[in-house]
Amino acid sequence: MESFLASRSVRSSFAAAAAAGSRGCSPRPSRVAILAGARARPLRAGPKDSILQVLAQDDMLNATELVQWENGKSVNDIAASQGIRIRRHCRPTASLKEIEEELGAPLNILEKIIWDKEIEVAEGLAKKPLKELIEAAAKSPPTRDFYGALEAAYKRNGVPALIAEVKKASPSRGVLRENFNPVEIANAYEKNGAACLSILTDEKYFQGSFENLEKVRASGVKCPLLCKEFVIDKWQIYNARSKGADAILLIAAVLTDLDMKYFLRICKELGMTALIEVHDEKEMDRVLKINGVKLIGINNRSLETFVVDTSNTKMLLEKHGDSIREKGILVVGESGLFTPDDVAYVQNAGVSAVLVGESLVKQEDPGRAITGLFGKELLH
Ligand SMILES: O=C(O)c1ccccc1NCC(=O)[C@H](O)[C@H](O)COP(=O)(O)O
Repeated sequence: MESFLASRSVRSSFAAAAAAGSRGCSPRPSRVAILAGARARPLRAGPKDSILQVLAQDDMLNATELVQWENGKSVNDIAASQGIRIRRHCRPTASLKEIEEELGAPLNILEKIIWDKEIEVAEGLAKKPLKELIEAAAKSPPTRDFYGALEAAYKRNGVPALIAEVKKASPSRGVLRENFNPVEIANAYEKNGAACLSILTDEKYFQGSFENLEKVRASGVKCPLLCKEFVIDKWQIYNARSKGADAILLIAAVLTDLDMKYFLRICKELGMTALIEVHDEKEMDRVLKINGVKLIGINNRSLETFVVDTSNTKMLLEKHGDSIREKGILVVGESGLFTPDDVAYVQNAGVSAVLVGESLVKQEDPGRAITGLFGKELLH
């Protein structure tokens, strides 16, 4: 896997420094090896350069993280020390039986999704090396401004800007729409005032696909597109960009601080917006400490239990609203929004945008459902 904390390239470059793993994934190479490697190369880093250069250049590699590496902590140890409950198996070629012998059964649906994703990404990487995707991403048409589209729509309509989700199914609700045509739905959303679109690309749990993302992009839709994925690896970000995504979801419940910093940096290089999703206070605290975060999504749904509670947005914004406003971060209220009252509730709590799937996609006419959701027509 190529996420920073599980990076094969980092491990192989400093193989001599890597010791045996503790829980799950291998520990880091030693600080001496990292710094030696980082300093051996020129400082101006491009997308193809090592993250060590990028981090060294930006001085983002902090002392605590280095000490953790030095002490030989595994990816799961580091994640757990940041309050992350989702574990990685880091064994993409092992059978589920072998993985479960080591770690037990996945603790919840999110962990199960991530364990499958580790295997899926390794297979993807074997079929399409990172280098190819970096080149494909570089050749893609320029990104559209996801953040700017949300900001403008909020100003224009006086209600939260809509990120309308093209969602066929979900683990919590099963199939939402039998007769599912992603391009028709995307066009209907755009015509009815959606500022941006979210395209689910996970196949196994959401019946989405990258083909859907590509088709929507090629259909003439102008809205910026969010690739709604479970990102654990930079390969996925380049893949999303090469297929036309303008923005990508990063889930704080899954990613360590260093991975979020690393992925944010890659998004910046690619001109993409990162929507960083949090669900609880601990995650919000972590994300607010990261420089360069512009867009935070507060998910009202626990991805571990499926419980949806819109008061989650209110609670988190009551505690963190001041600091969010000071930093100029735009907040997206996600999940469980069905009525104009729901939208008004999260707007009063302080969100400037909403991410909505089920309540639109389940309607006969998903485009017209937008007017029902907001209680008025949205202007383009
Ligand atoms: O929707 C799920 O069941 C789900 C389960 C596990 C991980 C993620 C999940 N959903 C992703 C989302 O958060 C939603 O697709 C998005 O916020 C829209 O929610 P909704 O309007 O409630 O469909």
